[in-house]
Amino acid sequence: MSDLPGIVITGASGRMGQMLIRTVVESKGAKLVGAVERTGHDWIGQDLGVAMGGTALGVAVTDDPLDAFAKAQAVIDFTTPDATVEFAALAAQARAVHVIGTTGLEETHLEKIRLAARHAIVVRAGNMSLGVNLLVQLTKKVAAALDEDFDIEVIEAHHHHKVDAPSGTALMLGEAAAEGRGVHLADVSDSGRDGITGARKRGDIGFSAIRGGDIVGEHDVMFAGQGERIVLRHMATDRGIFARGALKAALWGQGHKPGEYDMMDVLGLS
Ligand SMILES: NC(=O)C1=CN([C@@H]2O[C@H](COP(=O)(O)OP(=O)(O)OC[C@H]3O[C@@H](n4cnc5c(N)ncnc54)[C@H](OP(=O)(O)O)[C@@H]3O)[C@@H](O)[C@H]2O)C=CC1
Ligand SMILES: O=C(O)C1=N[C@H](C(=O)O)C[C@H](O)C1
Repeated sequence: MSDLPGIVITGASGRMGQMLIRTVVESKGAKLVGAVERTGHDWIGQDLGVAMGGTALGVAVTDDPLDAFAKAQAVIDFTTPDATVEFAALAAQARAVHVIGTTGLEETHLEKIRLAARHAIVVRAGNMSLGVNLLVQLTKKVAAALDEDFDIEVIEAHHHHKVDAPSGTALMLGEAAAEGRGVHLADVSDSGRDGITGARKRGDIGFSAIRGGDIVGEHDVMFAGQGERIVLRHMATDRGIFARGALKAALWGQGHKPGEYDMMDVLGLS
């Protein structure tokens, strides 16, 4: 038991944080050794299990990430872009695998994560589920098979708490479609339609975001042609799929060389 890889969960009180804690605690292949929340959070200093409304887990919630990471083999991080950048530097210092599920990362954040990955194993994906990573591959194949007579639209739906759009998954799907077509997403992305937009530009890849209720995460990739449409769809109904993927990534990362990896590497889909 004590030889199992030790995992720290950041953003412990969050929707994904709590799901990750349950997943690690129930796992036979890893042990929970730390839980991090931001300074000032009312869980700090409490036993994690008690804070979650259950029985004690013997792990106190801390706001000292470096101290927690130093005792761990992996850090699983589904928080915010700024927090993730801070954790990337600290995980690299502690030589712990950093699994990043956080979305909404901009180029400035990605640059700092790249720097950390010179010294540490970083596994990052906008979606850690097997189903979505398969959908990414399918999207690339279908986009490569069809020409610009088929308009590509990525439509995503999420719960009303979500703060970023398009979702990380939608961007993965858009990148896959662009790659399949042999173009750069940045050159063809259309994500802000409102008002008199003019007609759709041939070759664009469009994004639409729905926010409502408790939708876990739904993604369609539509290829709309004349007289026919192909729609590839993934529907998440349980956050456990992301948590299980993240734990798999944390275990996969043990023993790999420093660098940036994604779920395609972990799942052997690349
Ligand atoms: N890649 C994937 O498969 C998936 C990715 N996600 C992504 O994961 C992220 C989190 O989602 P979700 O769990 O729904 O969001 P939540 O807002 O529920 O959770 C985020 C948690 O991070 C905490 N946090 C923020 N800043 C810090 C900090 N500096 N130190 C420690 N903790 C901090 C927040 O605390 P507080 O609320 O007190 O600020 C909160 O508890 C999002 O970017 C989301 O898109 C989600 C699902 C799947
Ligand atoms: O915020 C969420 O909830 C989710 N975020 C990820 C994303 O941005 O794609 C993954 C999943 O769809 C849930």
